[in-house]
Amino acid sequence: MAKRGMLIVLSGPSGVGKGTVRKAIFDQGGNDFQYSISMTTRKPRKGEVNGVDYYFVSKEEFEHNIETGQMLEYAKYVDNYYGTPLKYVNETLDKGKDVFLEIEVNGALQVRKKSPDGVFVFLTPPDLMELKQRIINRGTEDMATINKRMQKAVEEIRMMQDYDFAVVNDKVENAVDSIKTIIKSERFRVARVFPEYEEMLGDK
Ligand SMILES: Nc1nc2c(ncn2[C@@H]2O[C@H](COP(=O)(O)OP(=O)(O)O)[C@@H](O)[C@H]2O)c(=O)[nH]1
Ligand SMILES: Nc1ncnc2c1ncn2[C@@H]1O[C@H](COP(=O)(O)OP(=O)(O)O)[C@@H](O)[C@H]1O
Repeated sequence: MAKRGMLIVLSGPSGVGKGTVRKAIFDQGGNDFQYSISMTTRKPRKGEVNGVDYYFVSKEEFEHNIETGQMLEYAKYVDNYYGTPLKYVNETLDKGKDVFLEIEVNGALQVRKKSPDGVFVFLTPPDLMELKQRIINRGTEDMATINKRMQKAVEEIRMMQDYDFAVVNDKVENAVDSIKTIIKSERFRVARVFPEYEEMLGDK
């Protein structure tokens, strides 16, 4: 049986560039990890596609998924539920493939408890003014929501120390390179991919 895959968890405040960096990593190709599409009760933004960006569901459907044990983790974030469907993650890890989650900090803590072997990366802005400017420039939220997200950002940045790695998203290419390097290195550490290591250490 293939070795179980590794979980890669990316968190960071709203507007820091998680989606942009994640898409750039996947667009470059050549990654042997898969993106886990989250479920949310948030309304789709212009251009977002159901089943690509998120599974957009009602509050009732989300709560049904929680009650029937179908979520790996979930959290409420500024008035909406967000969570990771368990089935896809388990099936992909069982095939020996790594899985990439882009989730907020409370969900990441739940995953950490269940899968301490995962690699936890926090994407941080160069500074808070730049963060606010990025959310404003994106133009997807009204000012009241932006302010709530900025408050959340302060709580989230406080939790950065619970992560294994912090990456500053100054330039997208730099953040992409750093995250890819971290994944490569962690995969090596966890899997000990040299055959002679396996022989020496046994299958533990
Ligand atoms: N716990 C958890 N958080 C998620 C999940 N999917 C997305 N999020 C987080 O929910 C927050 C809000 O996401 P979204 O409304 O798309 O805003 P954005 O991050 O500003 O693009 C972000 O911190 C996401 O990383 C998930 O499956 N579980
Ligand atoms: N390194 C960067 N420098 C400048 N702008 C960025 C950078 N990364 C992302 N952005 C922009 O900031 C906004 C928020 O990015 P997004 O990927 O939607 O963030 P998140 O998914 O973390 O909420 C978008 O308009 C995006 O184009």
